[in-house]
Amino acid sequence: MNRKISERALGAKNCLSVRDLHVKIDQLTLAKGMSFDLCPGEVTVIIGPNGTGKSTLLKTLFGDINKQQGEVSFQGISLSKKVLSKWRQFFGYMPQDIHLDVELSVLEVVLLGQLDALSLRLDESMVTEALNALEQIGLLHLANRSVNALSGGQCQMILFAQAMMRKPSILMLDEPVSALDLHFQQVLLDYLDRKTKENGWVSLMVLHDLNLAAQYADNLLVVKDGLIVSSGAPKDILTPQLVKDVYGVEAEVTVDGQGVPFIRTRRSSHKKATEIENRNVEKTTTIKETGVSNVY
Ligand SMILES: Nc1ncnc2c1ncn2[C@@H]1O[C@H](COP(=O)(O)OP(=O)(O)OP(=O)(O)O)[C@@H](O)[C@H]1O
Repeated sequence: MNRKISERALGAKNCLSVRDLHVKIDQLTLAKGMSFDLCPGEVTVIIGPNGTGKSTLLKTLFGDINKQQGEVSFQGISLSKKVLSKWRQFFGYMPQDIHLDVELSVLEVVLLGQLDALSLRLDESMVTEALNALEQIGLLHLANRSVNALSGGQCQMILFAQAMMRKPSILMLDEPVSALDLHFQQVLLDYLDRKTKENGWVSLMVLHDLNLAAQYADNLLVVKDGLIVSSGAPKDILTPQLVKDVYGVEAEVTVDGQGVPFIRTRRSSHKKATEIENRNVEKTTTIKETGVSNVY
């Protein structure tokens, strides 16, 4: 585990703490002793290969999947000792790939983020708050539209607004920008970063785009084969070797003027072409050296 994270977390009682977490689904072991701390006011991004257990980790923290062993706690309160519905009140959680197939308007779906506080009479201030949230992410014009009629990216933004409405202590987003264009990726991630810092949220999200992760993460958790194989600030841990070890991909990493790493992968077709070229050079050399004309 990265020393900076563990040292900072030692004195921080208000963190989301995970110790020696083991998770198994059927015969598949998806966490083999994970330990980390996520602190208020910081955005942590989980990266790692497909099928490696990133979503499972989020579901376990939310209490959707039972851990086999280990301890999950927030502000010193243990998940194991808390009634699940109460535990979940800490969270705003946006799972991966939710399809909104309900006869509700956009405004109603955003208001559902406040389900715990809703009563039969709708509080005017809540409506104003929901409309403000939509305005801040540039989607106020959709407020009265049926969610059934939204595009995939619009749905993703609306569910993000819903998670915000919960005013969570812990915000968990599973691939929140997978359906978003460049503009809305920036809107969502800028908003998330700002609100995390303003409100002292513990924010945790899964991203596949390493450059977005490098730009927006205060800390990265790199997950592979059920283990946190690396963690820390992007500039400290995002190296060509890490990209190769985790994804099996050759990449160049440069750092911009603000210290943000930029990852550029090499096209595998280029790599293959180079390999073929090198092999041809070797063959030609062998032919020349041996005088054999049919060496392949
Ligand atoms: N309910 C389940 N029953 C059986 N296997 C499951 C279940 N949930 C997840 N898995 C398996 O656990 C593994 C990890 O899944 P998970 O969705 O956590 O991976 P991930 O890292 O989030 O993947 P991706 O990046 O592709 O979204 C996968 O092999 C998946 O098939």
